[in-house]
Amino acid sequence: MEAKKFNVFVIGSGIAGQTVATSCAKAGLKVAIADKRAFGGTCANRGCDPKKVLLAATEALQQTAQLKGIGLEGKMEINWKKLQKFKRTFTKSVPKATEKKLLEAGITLYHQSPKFLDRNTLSVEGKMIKADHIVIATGLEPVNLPINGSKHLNTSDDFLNLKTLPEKLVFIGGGYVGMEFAHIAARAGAKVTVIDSGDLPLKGFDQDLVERLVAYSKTLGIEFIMNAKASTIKKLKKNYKVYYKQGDKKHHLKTAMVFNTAGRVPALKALDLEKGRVDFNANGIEVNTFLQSKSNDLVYACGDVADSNLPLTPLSGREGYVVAENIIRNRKKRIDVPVIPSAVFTLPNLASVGYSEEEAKKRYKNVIVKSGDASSWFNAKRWNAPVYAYKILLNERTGEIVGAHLLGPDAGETINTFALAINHKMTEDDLQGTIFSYPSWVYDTKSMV
Ligand SMILES: Cc1cc2nc3c(=O)[nH]c(=O)nc-3n(C[C@H](O)[C@H](O)[C@H](O)COP(=O)(O)OP(=O)(O)OC[C@H]3O[C@@H](n4cnc5c(N)ncnc54)[C@H](O)[C@@H]3O)c2cc1C
Ligand SMILES: NC(=O)c1ccc[n+]([C@@H]2O[C@H](COP(=O)([O-])OP(=O)(O)OC[C@H]3O[C@@H](n4cnc5c(N)ncnc54)[C@H](O)[C@@H]3O)[C@@H](O)[C@H]2O)c1
Repeated sequence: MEAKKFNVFVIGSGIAGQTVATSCAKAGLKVAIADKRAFGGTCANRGCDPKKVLLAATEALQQTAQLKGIGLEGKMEINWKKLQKFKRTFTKSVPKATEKKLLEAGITLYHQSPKFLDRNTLSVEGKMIKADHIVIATGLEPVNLPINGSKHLNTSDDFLNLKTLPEKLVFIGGGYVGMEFAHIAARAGAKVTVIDSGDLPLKGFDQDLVERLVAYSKTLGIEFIMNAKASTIKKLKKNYKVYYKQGDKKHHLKTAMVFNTAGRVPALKALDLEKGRVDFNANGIEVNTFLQSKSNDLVYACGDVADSNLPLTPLSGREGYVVAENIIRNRKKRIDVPVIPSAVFTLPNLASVGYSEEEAKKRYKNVIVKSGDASSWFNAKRWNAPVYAYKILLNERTGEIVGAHLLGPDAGETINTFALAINHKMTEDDLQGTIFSYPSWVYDTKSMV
């Protein structure tokens, strides 16, 4: 069989893959892209964007509840069916619109998982393909939870597409996905349980703030079963029984649905990477600072599937751009990542940028920790917001802000001010010297430092 030839073959049509494909096509290269699912990737189809649409209704509900009796009257509730219909107005058009954009850029599309045959040869849709460069941008997929009855587990995709919200749900794993969904489901009226193997959920975040978030989440009716691992899921007539182990003790609970939110792993299984001599580890494809495979220099990897950075949308886009630059301009651009803000969109948001307290204390001789409860500050009071707290870390020698951790309304927005401050090595004085609009959440950053 004669091979079809491309300059660049991209696997995966999320933000990373699309960025590489369109940039290379614009530069005049012959490009193809393959996806085994609907085009457009996780964020737009079944991740950040649909989640935030569902979240908007719960945000409005939360604010209404906070002001009830002090200026607002009446009852508001979530109509899950209508909310899902609204969400679909965002997601439905994504695959077609993505394909149209790629086709208009002159890119050839494939709708199957390719497999490596050798270092730069793939097979897809029964064709053999040779490419000067192959780019792997396949993202992450839910981890396989090796428990009895795992076939009864649902994924984040299933949650985001629930036609009706069951009365009771269990999330196995209290990370980003488990916690965000727990908050959405609890506010929409479900009884939620989070089972997690750690002492606290949201491991990477400031644990003092996580403790406050957990305490508040309990007031929403969310139950936390910590230091526990699910072992078996049994189907009953209508419901499911989830058996879990906490220490030496076995327990069980009854629920209508169980979700696997125990983490996501690189989507690599289908690619036959060994034949392509592409090395990988548990965090993804092993890449150098050019995002080139360490073991096969014809291959690049970017986005969540590369072992380079945190799996977040803005980074995936940045990495796609770097890979395109390296293909177009022959390996000139190293990945250079500024500090990365990240937010858990629970209500209140938990957001973080820069060093944790522990990391800062390891890195600098003297660290000033400014932390406190801000629920009595004007902004929180005017919304009657129940939780507002912060922890800001400063390098005492230079006065530079080196870490910021926020828990409160709109913390996912406010954290960006700290990202800017840390990236530009701003000090406490620099922040105090900046004029921000008043009254605003960002104005509060002055009081925090
Ligand atoms: C529920 C949820 C909520 C999230 N919320 C946020 C958020 O609020 N903010 C944020 O920054 N990030 C969030 N993320 C993470 C974000 O979605 C990812 O970081 C981002 O989508 C990664 O982009 P990517 O292009 O690397 O991969 P993806 O968007 O995952 O795209 C990879 C593509 O590759 C395809 N693919 C996989 N295997 C193959 C194969 N063998 N052959 C062909 N195609 C294949 C997939 O179908 C997919 O379309 C969320 C993730 C989830 C699951
Ligand atoms: N707002 C956002 O930016 C956002 C939202 C969703 C996802 N994401 C991205 O997606 C990635 C994956 O998120 P995630 O929530 O799926 O994973 P995660 O790694 O954040 O959390 C997984 C949780 O599951 C627990 N766990 C693991 N195995 C378990 C077991 N056997 N039993 C019980 N608990 C177990 C862990 O202790 C952890 O708390 C994140 O790292 C993030 O980068 C980002």
